[in-house]
Amino acid sequence: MTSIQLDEAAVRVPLPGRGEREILAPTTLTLTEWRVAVIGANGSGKSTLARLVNGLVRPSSGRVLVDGLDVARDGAAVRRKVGFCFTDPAAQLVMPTCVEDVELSLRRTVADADERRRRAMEVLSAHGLADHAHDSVHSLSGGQRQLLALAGVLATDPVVVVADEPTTLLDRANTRRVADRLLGLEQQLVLVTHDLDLAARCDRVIVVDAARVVADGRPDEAIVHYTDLVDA
Ligand SMILES: Nc1ncnc2c1ncn2[C@@H]1O[C@H](COP(=O)(O)OP(=O)(O)OP(=O)(O)O)[C@@H](O)[C@H]1O
Repeated sequence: MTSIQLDEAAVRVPLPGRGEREILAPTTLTLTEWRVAVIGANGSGKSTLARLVNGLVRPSSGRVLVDGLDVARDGAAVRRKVGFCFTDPAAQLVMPTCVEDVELSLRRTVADADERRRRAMEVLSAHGLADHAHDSVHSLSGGQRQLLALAGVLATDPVVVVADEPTTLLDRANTRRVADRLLGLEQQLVLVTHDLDLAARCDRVIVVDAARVVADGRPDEAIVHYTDLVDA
């Protein structure tokens, strides 16, 4: 597995006229597990933590390293290694048709247009979306759209996939499809989720509360910590 290292990484944002607010306290973690879940209340700092891993958010202090690459210094190289899947697939599906969207993901790695089309069709087939290749992305169901977004991310061959609440907008059946796909990936997964059943299927669970990691370890123990926190 890849090594994701946070070394006293903290994120602060300016508060107009009132100094700064810490949205992630200095955090030190080494993630080498296959599937790591990040859970916690709304606004606790989960997305901030996840976004640090691919450089969407820069640490205000401290460092974030992916396989030894510093996210602040080697951002482009890190983003080639770390794919990011958003809650709302609309944030990343920008082309008119499904096949064109996957081709867009491949534009940097596959120069030849015919080869790019062939590879994009392969990717769609692997995700059960070949029949929709020439359909508008808007004609897909929510679950299919999320799978297409994930297909686009995987087409770039990342070694880590960070998924930020990828099942939040989905019904039960689609949640299961997308979750099975994500949890079955060979890549290392960092999964931000409110779904404790999904967290329980991961190898390690990190609980974030009020901008701090407050529990970290085996899923059963960390989830109990979180539910105790909510019930307190
Ligand atoms: N760029 C920013 N500027 C100001 N505040 C921010 C910024 N990004 C995040 N925040 C604030 O930091 C806090 C943590 O945000 P974050 O998105 O990490 O929470 P979260 O745990 O992922 O929440 P949710 O479960 O609701 O998605 C929130 O209060 C949010 O409003």
